[in-house]
Amino acid sequence: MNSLVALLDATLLEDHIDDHAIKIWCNRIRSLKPLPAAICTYLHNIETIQKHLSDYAIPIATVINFPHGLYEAEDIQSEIRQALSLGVSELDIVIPYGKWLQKKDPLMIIDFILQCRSWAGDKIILKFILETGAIQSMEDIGVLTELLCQYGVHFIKTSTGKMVPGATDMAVEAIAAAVKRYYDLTTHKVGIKVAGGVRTLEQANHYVNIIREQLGDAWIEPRYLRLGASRLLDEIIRNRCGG
Ligand SMILES: O=C[C@H](O)COP(=O)(O)O
Repeated sequence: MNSLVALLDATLLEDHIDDHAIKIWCNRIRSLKPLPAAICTYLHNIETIQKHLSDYAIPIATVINFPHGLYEAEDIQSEIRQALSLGVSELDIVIPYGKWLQKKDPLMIIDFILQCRSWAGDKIILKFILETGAIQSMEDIGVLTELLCQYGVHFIKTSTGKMVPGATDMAVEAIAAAVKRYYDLTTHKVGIKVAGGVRTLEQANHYVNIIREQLGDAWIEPRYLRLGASRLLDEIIRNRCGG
């Protein structure tokens, strides 16, 4: 189970949560050994979390263009600028998947990636969220994954967790297959973040096994595999306490 915690992007994306609840959540994070790979939360929670976890060197990720991928460029640029000013280490950016589904224009996605990379700079980890529950077709997921790989993203992330379905076997297999094709062509490894509806250790291990089968043990580490989950933490703590 410790290996799962090391892959965890512990997620706090509840829409209404007060500082006291955030403090309690942070205490639960502090109890984990090892610590999770990162914390993923909204911009407006970051300073509170930094206050309660100031003595812990846990990378903080925030969500951008979230959850619907509909923001205008200036709003996305403003969110990224704010994240950088807060010292965020990772950005989970929703691609404009609705716009892509209308015309399936690769140039629009390429332009979006390059714009986000220019605003974020090269010191921050970029994860791009496909929202596979909306994209649905295995072929389209593969096309988008290969585009993102070609334009220098660090992780491909399945879902926002705000749509049903979130992560699915089909989506994870399609992403992993495209990442493998890119690796075979370039020897460059791109990370995968499985998120959305991952509630149990069994589900988490199942997705890790899919990645391991498709890409090998070299991917089973936080630099190349993350599990984004908001309620897996409960299961981890319950199992650790023998609950
Ligand atoms: O990683 C981000 C997702 O929101 C996590 O989804 P979840 O809340 O279904 O665990």
